[in-house]
Amino acid sequence: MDSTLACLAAWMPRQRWYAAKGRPPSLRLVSWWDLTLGSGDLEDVDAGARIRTFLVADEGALPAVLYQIPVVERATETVDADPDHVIGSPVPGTTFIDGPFDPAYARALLRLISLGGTADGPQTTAIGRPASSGGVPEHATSRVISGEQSNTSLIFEGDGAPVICKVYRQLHAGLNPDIELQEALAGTGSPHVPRPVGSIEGTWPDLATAHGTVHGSLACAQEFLPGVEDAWRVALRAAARGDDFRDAARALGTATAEVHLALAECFPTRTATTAGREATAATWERRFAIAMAEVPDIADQRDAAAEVYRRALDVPWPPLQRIHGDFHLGQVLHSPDRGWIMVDFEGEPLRPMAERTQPDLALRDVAGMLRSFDYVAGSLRLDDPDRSVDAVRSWARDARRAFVDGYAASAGGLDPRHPLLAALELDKAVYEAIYEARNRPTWVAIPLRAIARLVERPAPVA
Ligand SMILES: Nc1ncnc2c1ncn2[C@@H]1O[C@H](COP(=O)(O)OP(=O)(O)O)[C@@H](O)[C@H]1O
Ligand SMILES: O=P(O)(O)O[C@H]1O[C@H](CO)[C@@H](O[C@H]2O[C@H](CO)[C@@H](O)[C@H](O)[C@H]2O)[C@H](O)[C@H]1O
Repeated sequence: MDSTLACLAAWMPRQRWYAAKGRPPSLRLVSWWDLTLGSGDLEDVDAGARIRTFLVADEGALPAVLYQIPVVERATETVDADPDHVIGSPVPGTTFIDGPFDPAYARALLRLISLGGTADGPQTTAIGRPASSGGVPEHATSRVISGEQSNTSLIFEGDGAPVICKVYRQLHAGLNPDIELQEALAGTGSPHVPRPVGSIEGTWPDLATAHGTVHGSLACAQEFLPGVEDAWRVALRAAARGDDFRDAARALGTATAEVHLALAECFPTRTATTAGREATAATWERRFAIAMAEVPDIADQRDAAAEVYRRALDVPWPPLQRIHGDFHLGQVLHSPDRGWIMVDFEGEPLRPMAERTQPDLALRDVAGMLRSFDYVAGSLRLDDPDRSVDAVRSWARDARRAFVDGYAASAGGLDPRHPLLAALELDKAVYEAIYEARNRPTWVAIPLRAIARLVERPAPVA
């Protein structure tokens, strides 16, 4: 194998965003492009650095997964990077650094987003698209956000309002719903999303399409809300102390309903047809089958789960619309001035993008957040097995009920006993079992306990 690909293939499996945990990638180089710095941005350390973004397909996955890997290549003796951010040395004397951790890449990225322009490679173009509401800090320094992310986000701080730029690691054809939905919501004046700053789109080779190329999103930037915490941390702290979270959960339910109503205005809605309902039920069954293969313990619940899914098909379904798609407490920020603000409208990373961009059930988001309150209780129990189970369970029950109340009051008439909500909550727990088994095996007990409970007692706020 080419030494560049060998170097990337050895490094990728250690990255949080790498999808095929436990299996090394089987890489094909799809394309690349180089970013440049303007003379004003050029610093001494950048002389001789090459800022190249590789597009590589992992053909060991079915279907193949396309990854975006920005790399800064430097002469080894000049490298001053943290060893954790060094990819390797494809040829003696040259070192690859994980681009987002290198200031040269960070500066070039911000430049492309804020000033526009293009960067070219073989059959490939990356185009910067500044938003009309844009504006980036001057003399900015960057840092990479730490934590369990599917993508890699850089924060730019300097003179002016800070910006967060998310570099998509897995690429897909089409406008990323993260950009599409947040820009549309911002356009309605919604207070529940950050101000968009710009994005990068690209065209790259794709042998499977008639054109031979596809177009899609590479990165997006938005206002960074400094000093805010995500709702996961806020809720975790409240639950650990036993603080009443009902008002906060109710306000989150209201904000969620407002976002759903705005999305239903901005994008087409669709009636759920019989064929569509059956196709959705088939995805539930398929997900359960995958989960059984990866977490064999859940096989005992198969028949009871099928019954929960069947009941959901016996009742009318609301119209389908665009939704958040992977709604949990970690996707919501708490701003003391602006209330609940939602990010990451990309949908579930384990779901094919073609499904994620279709109109869907708004109740899927409600189910996701209900699961997240249960996760708060579950993670506190994992951290401290001596903690009172009753106390954390009752905290989660109150938060779930208040969230649903807040949602129903604004979205109109949600019945929390709707069998569809029960099926969607069970399906989300099954998704989580797969997700945890692949990414955080010590957490798998949380969704497993939920699955056992939800097939016995599928009542979201009982
Ligand atoms: N505009 C923002 N302001 C402040 N923090 C943000 C902003 N956007 C994202 N974050 C933080 O970054 C985390 C990861 O962002 P997210 O969009 O969920 O990335 P990923 O797709 O990698 O999961 C969020 O949970 C949040 O804590
Ligand atoms: O990376 P994403 O934010 O797109 O989402 C993925 O990772 C999440 C974990 O960080 C995962 O969420 C699960 O764990 C959360 C606590 O860390 C919990 O609040 C969620 O309810 C639970 O689903 C999410 O499912 C996954 O898609």
